Amino acid sequence: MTPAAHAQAAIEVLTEIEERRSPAAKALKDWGAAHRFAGSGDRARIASLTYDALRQRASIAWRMGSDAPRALALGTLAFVRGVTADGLAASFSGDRHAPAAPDEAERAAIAGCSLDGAPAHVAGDYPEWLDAGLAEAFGDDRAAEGAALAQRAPLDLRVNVLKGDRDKALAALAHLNAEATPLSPFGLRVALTSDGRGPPVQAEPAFLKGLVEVQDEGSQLAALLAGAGVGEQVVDFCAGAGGKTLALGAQMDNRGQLYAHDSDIRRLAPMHERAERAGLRNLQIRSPRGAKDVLADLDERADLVLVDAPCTGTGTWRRNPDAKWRMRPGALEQRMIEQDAALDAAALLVRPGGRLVYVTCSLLPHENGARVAAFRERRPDFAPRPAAEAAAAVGAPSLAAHATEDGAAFLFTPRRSGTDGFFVAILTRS
Ligand SMILES: C[S@@+](CC[C@H](N)C(=O)[O-])C[C@H]1O[C@@H](n2cnc3c(N)ncnc32)[C@H](O)[C@@H]1O
Repeated sequence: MTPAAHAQAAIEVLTEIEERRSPAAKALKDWGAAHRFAGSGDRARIASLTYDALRQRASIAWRMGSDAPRALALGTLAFVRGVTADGLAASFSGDRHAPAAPDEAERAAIAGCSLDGAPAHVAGDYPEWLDAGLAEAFGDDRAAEGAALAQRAPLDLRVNVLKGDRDKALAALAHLNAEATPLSPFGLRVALTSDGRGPPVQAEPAFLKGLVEVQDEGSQLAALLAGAGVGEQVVDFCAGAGGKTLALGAQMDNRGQLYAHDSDIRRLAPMHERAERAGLRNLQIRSPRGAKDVLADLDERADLVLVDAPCTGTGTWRRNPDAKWRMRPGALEQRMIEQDAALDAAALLVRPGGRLVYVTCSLLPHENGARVAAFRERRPDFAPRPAAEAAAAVGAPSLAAHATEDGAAFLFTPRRSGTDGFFVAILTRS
């Protein structure tokens, strides 16, 4: 397929997303099933163009004066990929699968290309109903924070120190131009292709042998700040597929006991194979078993309990731009209820003097500081550990630069730290 045919396909996929409210992944899959001639490389390019359009949907629509799928696709090529109107006209001619060349109005919009006067939710590419929450978090910087969340995400890896150090991993992945990430001592960043696709790292020997795992640098920092100690009793209460569990296990050097739990057994399933590959030997996976309390024996026994809470995922919009336009206020309210429930249940496991670490990948104060404050009303025996102290305790004092204004937690964002958005609060039980 030609680039013009990719553009036409992206217009068709965006039409499906806009008109039928199909999730982007489903619309792309359906398009592929209906166009069997498209190879995997073509489908990847169409997906990349579609996701680029969704990331900056509001600002592209503003600049183009239209949110029609064709305007979004042309605007993406112009504003995200830097193709000129003449370039588009040349590319779109002579291919029967190509969109029509840009007309006069489209050419003018591409040449004008200004966001002057755009409201924050347009310049920052987020839903208008979230403006108040993001204003509370970032004030006048909310458009800039939103714009950083509307860029492509890098491909980050975590070096598994149970299998080797960062230099060994850098050497193993030199052909991918891997570089050390700036904040995580275990992080590597792999270059993307010009249209935003990453190399197939999961096929690399370094990955297959467990030397590296795919994990955003922000997620690595959240696990690092949890500060799992060698020989400790550690519970990953909302472990999911184990992204942070594996990082905690590496910190513990396979000594002490690590328990992974999640209320959804399906989410835990991939962890068995991932832990095996990582060489993790001190892990017990405590899967839910109906009404039975599978963590009852750990009541008040854990040195550290990590609650990587279910959340709206606003901090991961770079990777999942479809989610930001599909999110509804009811979902935020539901997540807040779940966050309170997870914190209350997890707190029962913390021994006196132990730590409860609350993490979300959201930037909304309702899911972050407000949940910690509400929890402390119910459990006054938990107090926040100052961020500067927590950063120093894990040997990363410079992370104190990412403390929240009150110094009681951390907030990472694509604009401030170049990572996905993460909130981390460390609470100590008296
Ligand atoms: C953000 S995800 C976890 C991601 C995972 N820790 C990682 O790093 O890959 C949140 C998880 O919390 C789980 N969850 C929600 N409520 C829970 C509860 N009350 N108890 C335990 N797990 C819960 C969800 O099933 C979901 O897998």
